[in-house]
Amino acid sequence: MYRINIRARAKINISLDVIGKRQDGYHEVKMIMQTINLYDKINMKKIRKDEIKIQTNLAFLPVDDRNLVYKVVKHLKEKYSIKTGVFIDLYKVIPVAAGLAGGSSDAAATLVGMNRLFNLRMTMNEMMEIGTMFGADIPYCLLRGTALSEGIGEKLTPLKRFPNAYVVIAKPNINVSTGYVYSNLDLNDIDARPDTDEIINGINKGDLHHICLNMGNILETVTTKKYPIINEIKRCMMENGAIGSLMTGSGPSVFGIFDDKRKAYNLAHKLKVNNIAKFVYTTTIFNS
Ligand SMILES: C[C@@](CO)(OP(=O)(O)O)[C@H](O)COP(=O)(O)OP(=O)(O)OC[C@H]1O[C@@H](n2ccc(N)nc2=O)[C@H](O)[C@@H]1O
Ligand SMILES: Nc1ncnc2c1ncn2[C@@H]1O[C@H](COP(=O)(O)OP(=O)(O)O)[C@@H](O)[C@H]1O
Repeated sequence: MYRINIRARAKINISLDVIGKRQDGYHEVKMIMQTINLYDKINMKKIRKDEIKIQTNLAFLPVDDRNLVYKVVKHLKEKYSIKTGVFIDLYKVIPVAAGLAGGSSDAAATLVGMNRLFNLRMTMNEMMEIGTMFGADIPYCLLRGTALSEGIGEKLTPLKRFPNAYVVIAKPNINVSTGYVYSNLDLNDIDARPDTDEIINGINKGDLHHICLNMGNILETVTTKKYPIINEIKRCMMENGAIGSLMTGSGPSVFGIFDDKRKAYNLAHKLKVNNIAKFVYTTTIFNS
C-alpha cells in the first residue's frame, strides 16, 4: 500500500509586531518567521473504508473534526469528491498550543500529503488559500524557511536564508491560547516594537548578532505580565550564552539563539535539571 511520510516542522517568530485590528477581530501583523528542525511525523495512506481515521501518540489530542489534520482531509475529500478513506498516523513532538505552530504545520503537511496521495495537482497558491481557511499560520507552514509574514499571516515574502544557529526551545508548564493573547493585546500600551527592517538587514548580511539585537515580540506585553516565568527563562538563556532570546508567537514557549553548540546544550540541561521548563529541546535552523 502506497504510504506518504512527511515532517511537519515547527516555526519560531524572530519578530512579531501588530499593526492594527481588522473589523472581523483578526489582527494585521508584521512578523519574521523561521522554520526549525523540530517536527511532528505524519504518515498517510489510503484505506478501503470511506472514513478519516487519525491515530496519535498524544492521548489528549482530539482525533475528530477538532483536529486540523481531520479538517483538511475532510475539506479535500468533499472538494474533490474522494470516496476513498484516509488513515493518518500523527506522531506529535512539537508541544501543543506553544506558539510553535504545531497544528498549523500538521495541517500544511496534510495538504501536501493529500495532494500527493490523490494526485490532486493543487498549486502552492491553491494550497495556501485553502490553508488560510483553517489557520492564519498555515500558508507560512507550507512555504517554510525564512519569510516576512503580513496581513493576518497570509501575505508572505520569502527572505534570504537565516544564518546557521543552534536554537533552544523551552516551554514552561503553563497554557495560553492564541485567541486569549490577541484579545488582551492593548496597542496603546506598547513601548518597544521590533525593528523588522533592521532584522531583514541582519538576515541579508548573515549577521546573527545584528538580527538578535533587533528581535522583539509585542505579544510578550500580554503574557509576561501574567506569567513572569517567561522573562525568567529569557534571562536564564541570556546569562548562559544566548545571543538573543524571545517568546515565540503567542507563547508560552521561549527560544534562545546560540552560535555555540556546547553552550546551547549546557543551557538546555540547566533548564531541565532546575525544572524551569517542562519541555526543553535543542535544535537547529531549517532552511528549505
Ligand atoms: C501568534 C501567531 C504568530 O505566528 O502564532 P501562534 O502563537 O499561534 O503559533 C499567529 O499569528 C497565530 O496564527 P494561528 O495560530 O494560525 O491563528 P488562528 O488559528 O487563525 O487564530 C486563532 C485566534 O487568534 C486570533 N488571531 C490570529 C491571527 C491573527 N493575525 N490575528 C488574530 O487576532 C484570532 O482571535 C483567532 O481566533
Ligand atoms: N494536529 C494538531 N496538533 C496540535 N494542535 C492541534 C491540532 N489540531 C488542532 N489542534 C488544536 O489547535 C490549538 C493550537 O495548537 P498549536 O498549533 O499546537 O499551537 P499554536 O497555535 O500556539 O502554535 C490547540 O488548542 C489544539 O487543540
